[in-house]
Amino acid sequence: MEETLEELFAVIEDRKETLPEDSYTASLFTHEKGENAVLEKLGEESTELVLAAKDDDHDEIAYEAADIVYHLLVLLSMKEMRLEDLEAELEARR
Ligand SMILES: N=c1c2ncn([C@@H]3O[C@H](COP(=O)(O)OP(=O)(O)OP(=O)(O)O)[C@@H](O)[C@H]3O)c2ncn1[C@@H]1O[C@H](COP(=O)(O)O)[C@@H](O)[C@H]1O
Repeated sequence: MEETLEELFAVIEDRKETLPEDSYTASLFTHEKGENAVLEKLGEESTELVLAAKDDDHDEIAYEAADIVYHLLVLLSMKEMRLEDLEAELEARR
């Protein structure tokens, strides 16, 4: 899991740097309202996750959770934060 998150974050950082035209991630970094789009997505997906949990739909829970994790990592990158910042906070709570 840790490796998957690190690899995904590295891809996001690469898209931010190289801005390929066909990249959804890059579009979030280049679009004027990219940050708002990410925040809206996080809000929508949180609601969808709640509904999936209420339905006890495990496939849908995993799908929405993955959407949230992806957009959360994009947000961290937008704010010039590192995966280690999240890790440090989680570690501090142990
Ligand atoms: N993990 C993701 C990922 N999760 C979601 N999305 C995109 O986020 C957008 C919004 O997701 P939604 O599920 O909300 O899409 P939707 O069709 O609106 O669905 P609903 O609103 O109905 O739930 C879609 O365009 C998805 O393709 C993602 N886009 C990219 N990634 C990762 O980022 C990498 C780089 O992607 P590119 O930047 O596109 O090259 C990929 O290889 C993936 O590993």
